[in-house]
Amino acid sequence: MNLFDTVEEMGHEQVLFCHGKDPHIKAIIAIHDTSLGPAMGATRMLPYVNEEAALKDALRLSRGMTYKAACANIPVGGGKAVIIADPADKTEELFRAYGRFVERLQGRFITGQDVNLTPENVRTISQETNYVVGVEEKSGGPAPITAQGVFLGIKAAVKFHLQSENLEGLKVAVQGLGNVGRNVCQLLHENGAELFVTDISQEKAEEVKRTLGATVVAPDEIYSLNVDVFSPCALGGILNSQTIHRLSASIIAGAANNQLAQEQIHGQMITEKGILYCPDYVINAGGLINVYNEMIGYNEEKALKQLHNIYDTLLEIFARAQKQEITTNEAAKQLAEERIMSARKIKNQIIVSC
Ligand SMILES: NC(=O)C1=CN([C@@H]2O[C@H](COP(=O)(O)OP(=O)(O)OC[C@H]3O[C@@H](n4cnc5c(N)ncnc54)[C@H](O)[C@@H]3O)[C@@H](O)[C@H]2O)C=CC1
Ligand SMILES: O=C(O)C(=O)Cc1c[nH]c2ccccc12
Repeated sequence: MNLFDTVEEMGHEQVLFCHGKDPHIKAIIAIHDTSLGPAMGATRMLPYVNEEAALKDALRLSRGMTYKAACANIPVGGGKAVIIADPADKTEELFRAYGRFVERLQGRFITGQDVNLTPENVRTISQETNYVVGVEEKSGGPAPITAQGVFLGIKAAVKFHLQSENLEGLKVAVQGLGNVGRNVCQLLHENGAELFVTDISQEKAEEVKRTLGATVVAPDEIYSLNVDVFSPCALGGILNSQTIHRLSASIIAGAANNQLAQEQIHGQMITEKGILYCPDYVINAGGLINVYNEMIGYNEEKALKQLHNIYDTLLEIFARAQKQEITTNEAAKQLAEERIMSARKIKNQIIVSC
C-alpha cells in the first residue's frame, strides 16, 4: 500500500503510528476529518494478521465515523484507533501507554470502548487522559441506544421497501447476539417480529431462543434464510461475493461497522438484487449520539430527538438513491459530504471575515 496515495484518496488528515518498547505497544490512531469538530471514535484491540490489515481497518473505520457524525448531524469529526495485540496479552501498562498517546493529541481525538475492550480497560486508559467517553457506569453504555437506532432503521426500511408501518409477523435474521444484537432482538420481539438468530456462542443463542422464542441456526446458515430482513450485528465484511448471492432477504439493516467487503462492488451487487441496504454508518449512529451527548452534558430529550432522526435520514437517503439511480451507500456518502463541505465553507467565511 502506498500510504500517502491511500490517505489522499480517502481524505485523512492525520495518521499516527504509536509505538513503545517498554511497555510494548503498537497502535494506529487515524484522524479522518475534523471539519465538523474533534475526531471521535472508539478504540478496538485485535491481533491483526498483519500491519496493513490494521491500517486498513483504522482508515476505513475512521472515515466511516466522519460520515456517521455528518449523517447524524452531530458537530464532531471522524477518527478511530486500533491497538495491534491479542486481547489475551492485555496489561495495565499497555492501556496506560495508549492513554498517554491519546492525551498528547489534546482533544483532537476522543475515544472509548470498542471491540475487545472492557469498561475496566477504558477506565485504565482514562487514568492517563481525559479524552475518553462512554465508560459504562455513566450512561449504561452506548449499545442499547445503538440497538434502538437499528430498530428505527428497520422500521424506516420496512416502510420504504415493503410499504408497511407494522412489524407484526416480519421475519428477521439477526447475526450476532452481543450487546447490540440482543437488544435489537428484544425490540423486534416486543413489536411482533419473528426471530431467526445465530451466534458463535451457543449460550447466547440459547438464551434468545428461551426468552424470545427465536429459532436458532448455525452461523453459516444465517445468510440463506427465507426472511424479510437480514440484520448483521457481529462482524464487518460479511456482505461479499460469497454471501450476497445467498441472501433472500429484501432488506439489510444491522449494526456492524464496515458491512460491505468492498463498498462499490458489493453495494452495487446488493442494489442489482433489489435489496434495500441501510448504510451501516447511518443506522448504527446511536452509540455515537449517546457518547456525544454524554460529553456535552446529557439531555435525554435532545439525545432521543437525534436518535429518532436516524429514521428520517434513512428515508431521505433511500429516496435520493432511487431518484438518482445510485446505491444507498453512495447516497449516504453524498449527504455526508454535502454537510461537511458546507461546514468548511462557513469556517472559511469566518476566517476570511476576521
Ligand atoms: N456497541 C455499540 O454501541 C456499537 C457497535 N457497533 C458495531 O456493532 C457490532 C456489534 O457490536 P456489539 O454488540 O457491541 O459487540 P459484541 O462483541 O457485544 O457482540 C458481537 C457478537 O457477535 C458474535 N459473533 C462473532 N462472530 C460471529 C459470527 N461469525 N457469527 C455469528 N456471531 C458472531 C459474538 O459472539 C458476539 O456475541 C460490531 O461490529 C460493532 O463494531 C457499531 C456502532 C456502535
Ligand atoms: O460508532 C462507532 O463505531 C463508535 O466508535 C461509537 C462510540 C462508542 N463509544 C465511543 C466512545 C468515543 C467515541 C466514539 C464512541
